[in-house]
Amino acid sequence: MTPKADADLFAQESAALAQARAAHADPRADARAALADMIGHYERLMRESRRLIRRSDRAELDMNQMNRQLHELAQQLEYRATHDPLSGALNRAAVIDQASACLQQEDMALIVLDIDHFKWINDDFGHPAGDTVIKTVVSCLRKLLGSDAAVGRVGGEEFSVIWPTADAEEAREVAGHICDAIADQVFGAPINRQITASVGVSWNPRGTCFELAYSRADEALYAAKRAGRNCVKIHSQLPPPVTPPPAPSDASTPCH
Ligand SMILES: Nc1nc2c(ncn2[C@@H]2O[C@H](COP(=O)(O)OP(=O)(O)OP(=O)(O)O)[C@@H](O)[C@H]2O)c(=O)[nH]1
Repeated sequence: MTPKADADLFAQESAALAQARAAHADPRADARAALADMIGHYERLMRESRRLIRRSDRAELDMNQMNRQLHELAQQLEYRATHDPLSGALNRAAVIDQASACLQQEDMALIVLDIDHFKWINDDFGHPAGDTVIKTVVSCLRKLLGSDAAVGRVGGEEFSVIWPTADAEEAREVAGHICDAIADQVFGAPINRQITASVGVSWNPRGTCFELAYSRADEALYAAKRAGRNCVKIHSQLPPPVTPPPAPSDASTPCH
């Protein structure tokens, strides 16, 4: 508000105040008339103030509601950007982000699993049944590992679990439980057969880059497929490749 607008807004009140001051200063003045004028203006100011307060309360309520909606929208956008819409698991990008962040802080096992012969499930029972299997596998992992476990869907029927641990043996045990839990899971009609998954594990010291951790787990996963599926393979226990690729000098060397 400009000073001129400010002066205009209170022009009548300022005049009434000047009149009241003059009456107060002069013992012979008609103080009642000045007081009556003052009362009128004072009441008008109170009415106006109440109206403004009500309006500002309404504006504050509207603003709070809009803030809440914005916050919910931001959360929805964040969820959509980081989760797989079918299963609710973390999506590939979020798995990479979370695993990379974890590997900077601590030792971590990366467990990757792939449903065996998933194509047959689609072929025999239909694509919607295949979708149900994907969702059920994620719920099964959550039930087994806890709702806070970082479970991701990194491909069609491939999943990953980020498992921070300094104990490689613990990672092997968790992978074994995952393999057993999926083999024991009942998927319900129309899927009238056992479904299994192959599991690969890499255990990685702090500082390992995600790409290396993932390629090790993936190698172990394909070793599990080659070994007949429905089993767990640990990268560190795989036989060395016939022609070893140029290995990084240090397991924790970051990738460039
Ligand atoms: N229902 C469904 N099927 C999917 C989805 N994403 C990928 N698939 C299917 O998953 C199947 C994967 O088949 P393959 O890569 O041959 O693997 P597989 O049959 O599981 O065989 P192995 O991995 O060797 O045991 C393909 O038929 C894809 O169409 C999805 O979101 N929903």
